[in-house]
Amino acid sequence: MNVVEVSGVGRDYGSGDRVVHALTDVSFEVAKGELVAVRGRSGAGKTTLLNLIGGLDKPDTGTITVAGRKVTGAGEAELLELRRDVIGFVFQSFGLIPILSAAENVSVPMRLARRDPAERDQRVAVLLELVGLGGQAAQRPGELSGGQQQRVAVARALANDPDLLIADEPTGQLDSDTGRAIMDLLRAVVDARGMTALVATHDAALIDRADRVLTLRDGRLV
Ligand SMILES: Nc1ncnc2c1ncn2[C@@H]1O[C@H](COP(=O)(O)OP(=O)(O)OP(=O)(O)O)[C@@H](O)[C@H]1O
Repeated sequence: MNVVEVSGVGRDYGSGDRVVHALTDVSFEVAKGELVAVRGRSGAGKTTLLNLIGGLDKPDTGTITVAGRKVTGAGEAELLELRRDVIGFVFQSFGLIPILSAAENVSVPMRLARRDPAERDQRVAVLLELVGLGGQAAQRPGELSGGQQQRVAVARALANDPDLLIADEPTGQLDSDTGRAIMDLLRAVVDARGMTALVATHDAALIDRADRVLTLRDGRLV
């Protein structure tokens, strides 16, 4: 079963002589349980591609489905639900809420999904344990290292048990050892839970741990 299907996707920014073809005729599939790296130079279109798949942006051409749901053509309410329940996001800059504890950050997607509070708290504890932060539940992002913050972000991305994990340069702000540990975590999550992941990166260690590598050059798959 394919968790991601991308067919003939194109995305331009700007118009006229200023047009930038960020993506041109991109097609590929990702099977359930695969960890796929998306590689390419700065400006090759990695972020654009992940944003389109995650329903954060709309393509000019082509179709995208995630876990059998059409992302292209989906309305705002459907996209909200997709981003909340079907896809988990991890960003380079962590994106945690500074005034919330690690546990509260992880609980946010479950609150949005109106999960039962007792079940939610139990799941937060399980997830923090999973990412190796069982002892840091009460700490705020500012009291955690970069690697620990990214672990919180991974736990948050897993909160609603998504079908697809999308990570855009998840190790970009981390030193190489810490980055490797985060990648090992992503690999373990994919292996243990049959999760599917799409990870944009320039990081060789990350690419080594992928099942497959897609390379973008000037907005095209090569
Ligand atoms: N909002 C925007 N408006 C105009 N051009 C944009 C916009 N976002 C991206 N671009 C252009 O689209 C192209 C692809 O950008 P994108 O951010 O997807 O690349 P990337 O591979 O993720 O790069 P990086 O590794 O630096 O994050 C680049 O030429 C970029 O300048």
